[in-house]
Order: sequence, then structure tokens, then C-alpha cells
Amino acid sequence: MTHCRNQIAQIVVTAAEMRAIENRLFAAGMPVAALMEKVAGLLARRMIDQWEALGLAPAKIGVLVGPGHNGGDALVIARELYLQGYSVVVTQPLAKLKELTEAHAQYGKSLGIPWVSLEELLDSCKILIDGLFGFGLERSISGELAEQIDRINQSQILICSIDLPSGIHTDTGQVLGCAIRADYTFCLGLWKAACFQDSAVEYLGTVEWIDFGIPFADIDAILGQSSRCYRITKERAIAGLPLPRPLLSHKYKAGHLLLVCGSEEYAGSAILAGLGARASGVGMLSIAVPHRLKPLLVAQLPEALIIPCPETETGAIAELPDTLNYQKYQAIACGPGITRSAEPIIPTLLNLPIPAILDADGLNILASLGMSQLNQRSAPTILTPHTGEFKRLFPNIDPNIDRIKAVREASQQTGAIVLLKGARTAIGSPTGTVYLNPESTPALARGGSGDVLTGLLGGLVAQLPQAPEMATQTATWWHAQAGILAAQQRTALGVDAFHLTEYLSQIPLR
Ligand SMILES: NC(=O)C1=CN([C@@H]2O[C@H](COP(=O)(O)OP(=O)(O)OC[C@H]3O[C@@H](n4cnc5c(N)ncnc54)[C@H](OP(=O)(O)O)[C@@H]3O)[C@@H](O)[C@H]2O)[C@@H](O)CC1
Ligand SMILES: Nc1ncnc2c1ncn2[C@@H]1O[C@H](COP(=O)(O)OP(=O)(O)O)[C@@H](O)[C@H]1O
Ligand SMILES: [K+]
Repeated sequence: MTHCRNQIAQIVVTAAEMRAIENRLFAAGMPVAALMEKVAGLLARRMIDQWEALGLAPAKIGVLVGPGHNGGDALVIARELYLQGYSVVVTQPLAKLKELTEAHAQYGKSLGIPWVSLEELLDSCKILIDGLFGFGLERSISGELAEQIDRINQSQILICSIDLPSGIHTDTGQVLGCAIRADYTFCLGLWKAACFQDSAVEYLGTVEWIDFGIPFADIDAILGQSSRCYRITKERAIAGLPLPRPLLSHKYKAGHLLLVCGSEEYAGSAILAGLGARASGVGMLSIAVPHRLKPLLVAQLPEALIIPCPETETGAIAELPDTLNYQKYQAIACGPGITRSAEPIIPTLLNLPIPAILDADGLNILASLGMSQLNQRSAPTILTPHTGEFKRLFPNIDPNIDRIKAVREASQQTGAIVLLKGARTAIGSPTGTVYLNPESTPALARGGSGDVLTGLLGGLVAQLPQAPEMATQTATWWHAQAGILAAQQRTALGVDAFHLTEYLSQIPLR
């Protein structure tokens, strides 16, 4: 892929943005029908390759045609497959078609492609091309159409959705009444936001981008004025890493991270965060823990400087030692396993002019102290909540409807970078830009994986204190890639947080 297409592969749009970009192409003279031919031709070729890889060709192919141009795309694919000798049938649940779609329907019928009922299609086909709705769907699906979608979902047919699984809202990823559960989704032209929303994850199947050559100038003209949204590609994720290491580097040039973590109750959190930080390549690692944890941490992380702290009765950090010289740290990451008893340390840390990452009980304490604690911050702050922590921090923002909008609002409200963890982690920055992690694995849904992320992120921020947004994207991508690799090699049940830390160093960063 060329540099320009690589850049376009990182862009994520809403339905309105996609519509505006396409309208520029049409206004400049690109005929709608020509674009549809081009797109559907690319789709047909890609689908055939995919079926061959699955050993499914040349099975009979069913095509589900909706009223709009998503249905038009489907009909062009149906025609091309038919002309190539595939056995094809079409089902068209709604009588009314847009003009161009209607023209393709007439031509398809004239060629002899059979129009059949859904039942007949499901009985005779192994593959379904879903061209019911694309980014034009705005109303909820109900009644007979919803029943038909249920029947499709209950069948064993392999489903390839055009642009989006029909029924999924392009921006929020919410199911509009009901939605097709695709095996493959071929997203057209530009990545749509729904491909990165947790609510759509179970409907998308394997997601692939079909680049049909939208000129960068048209994208830029439309997105120039809006808050941008980016997909974290490997290129993006590794671009900011301090690699190759300068030949004359030394340990104090490669960042010094202060981790503040652990308690009697959650001793392991400190180890996991420490191992995550170790994997980041950070030059120096200091770990402040309750006094009684020092021998444990020294045994697990012999390279780290362990700072024993005065403890509460319950074995949490009561305060940070007076003797601590904060000037030597480029970043502080605080929260894993500290418990809510460690409350007094949070205002102290937030008062320091050092980039700070807050996670876990660090976030819960911040929520109870109030977000005004962040007002006086002079250095970047990164908050890394999961959905529950997010709701405590931002009770006025619902992270379950639109996670992209939620992180954008949360970040703009607080001035902090907000990393909302989930199946598809979303990162909001105070400028309004949002970064989305495109792939991960449910193998990471285990206690302790977040602690690893905090350590890794802390270590990266310490190395890149001027680029905390970059470090946050890198950490998110790297952590997810390690989970994916670990799940491939150990099964999805074998990705405990400790082993996850070992896979971090196996991810190629070139
Ligand atoms: N622009 C281009 O040329 C290109 C577009 N491309 C392709 O076009 C797709 C977008 O096409 P689109 O805008 O026609 O919208 P689409 O998603 O097919 O459906 C909208 C239709 O559904 C109807 N409808 C909505 N809700 C409904 C409901 N609940 N129940 C019943 N009906 C409902 C709605 O009707 P209306 O609201 O007008 O009554 C309208 O007719 C895009 O995803 C991509 O595949 C690419 O090939 C690139 C070139
Ligand atoms: N279903 C999932 N798919 C992909 N990643 C997941 C999933 N569930 C959780 N994760 C990831 O696992 C990590 C869990 O972090 P967190 O909830 O803080 O756990 P803990 O506090 O126990 O360490 C996050 O990085 C999150 O994105
Ligand atoms: K579709």
C-alpha cells in the first residue's frame, strides 16, 4: 500500500461524513453508477477469494437486496457472479427500490437470475451476501423484516455483509431493532465508526476494508473541520516508539517511571504493573508499594527500585515517603491494587508537574474526591477506566450508547486523555480526536490484564513524555496484540495476565 492509502486506512468516519465525502465525488463528476460498479467489482473479487480460501466455492450464493444503494451494490455483485457462472439467487424483502437499484434489479431479472423467497434461499444456499442496508439506515427495523433477519441469523449460512451488517447503526454500532450477524464485513471506502464500537462487535465478524480510491483531498476537505477519529494501525502504533535506541543512550535517558501500586489485599497488581512497565523498555523503574510488599517486589522485579511506603492498618499505602525526589521521574502511574484506603496519595500525585496515569482505585478515588482535582494539573493526565469506572467518573455520560462520543466528551470535560477499556478500546484526547483499537481478544477479559496495560503505558509515557497521546495509542495496540498472539499460541483460556507480560516482548515492533 502507498503512503497515502496507508493514511486513509487510519481514518474512521460517521455516516454523515461518508455521505459528505461521496457527495463531493459526485459533484466533481464521478457518476454514481460508475462508482457502484467499481465498488461492487472490488467486492465480488474479494469475496470470491475469501470463499476459495474457506473451500466454499462454487457453492450456490444467495443475495439479500435492500431498497438503497447497499442493495444496488449487492445486485451488481449478483450479476457479476452470475455472469462468471456461479449459481445465484436473489431475495428482495422490500418492494420499493431506489432508481439505480431498481435498474440493476431489472437487468438482473432479464439475465435470468431467479428472485426467490427467503426460505428458498436459506434452503438452497451456503453463502449469503447481505446488501439489505448500509450507512443509509437510520430507522429501527421491525415487523416482517425483523423476523426475516432473525431467520437468517438462526440459519447456518455464511454471511458476508456489504459495508456494515444490516441493522447496525453506522456511528454508534447499536442494533437498530435487529441486525444481521455477519461472518465477514467488508467496509467500503473509509472505515465506519461502528466497526470499532463494542455494541457491534458480536455482529461484525471478521472486518475488512475495501479501498476504492477515494481521493485524499476530498476526505481532507470534509474532515478538516470536524473532530477526527483514527484507527490505531500498526504503523501508527509503532511510529512514536524510541526505536532504534540511540547508540549513546543511557538508563536515565530512556525515561524513569514511578509506579504507585499494590496493597496487602492486591499484592499481585503491583507485580503485574511492574512487569508491564518492564516490557515497555523504560530506562529506570521505581515502584512505590506498602512497606510489607518490598521483599515480594524485589524478588519479582530485581531491576526495579522498590520504594517502601508507610502503610494503613489494612496494608494499603498511607502516604508517599517525604524523602521522594519527584523531579527524577518522567511519568507516574498510580492505581493498580492500591484500594480506596490510599486516598491521601492521589491529591499529592496530581499536584506534581509530571505526566500522570490513573487507573483502577486511583480512578475510584478521583471520582469520590471530584474531577476538580484535575483542574490545577500542569502536565498531561491519562485516565484508563473500564466501563464501570468510567460511569463513576462521568455519571453524566453514558458509555454504553456511543463509546466514541463518550470518550470525546469525557476528555474535553476534563482536559485528560481518556482511555476507555473494552473489547474495542477507545481513546479520547482533549482536542476532540479519538483513537480506536481495531482488534483485540476476549482472552484479555481476565483480572490483572488492565494492571499490565497501566505498567506498559506508564513505561511508554516515561520514554515519550512529550507525546502522551502517541504513547497511549501504542500501549493499547501493543497490549491487544500481545493478547492476540498469546491466545493463538496458548488458546483463549491461556492468557492470564502474568503470561501476557511475556508475550509483550514477542510482538514485532518493526
Ligand atoms: N452513494 C453511493 O453511490 C455509494 C454507496 N455505496 C453503497 O451505498 C450504501 C448507502 O446507500 P444508501 O444511502 O442508499 O442507503 P442504504 O444503506 O442502502 O439504505 C437506505 C435505504 O433504506 C431505507 N430504509 C432505511 N431504514 C429502513 C427501515 N428501517 N426499514 C425499511 N427501509 C429502510 C431508506 O428508505 P427511506 O428512509 O428513504 O424511506 C433507503 O431507501 C453504502 O452503505 C454502500 O453499500 C457504495 O457502493 C459506494 C458508492
Ligand atoms: N472482551 C474483550 N475483548 C478484548 N479485550 C478485552 C475484553 N475484555 C477486557 N479486555 C481488555 O482487558 C483489559 C482489562 O482491564 P481491566 O478491566 O482494568 O482489568 P483489571 O482491572 O482486572 O486488570 C483491558 O485492556 C480491556 O480492554
Ligand atoms: K449490509
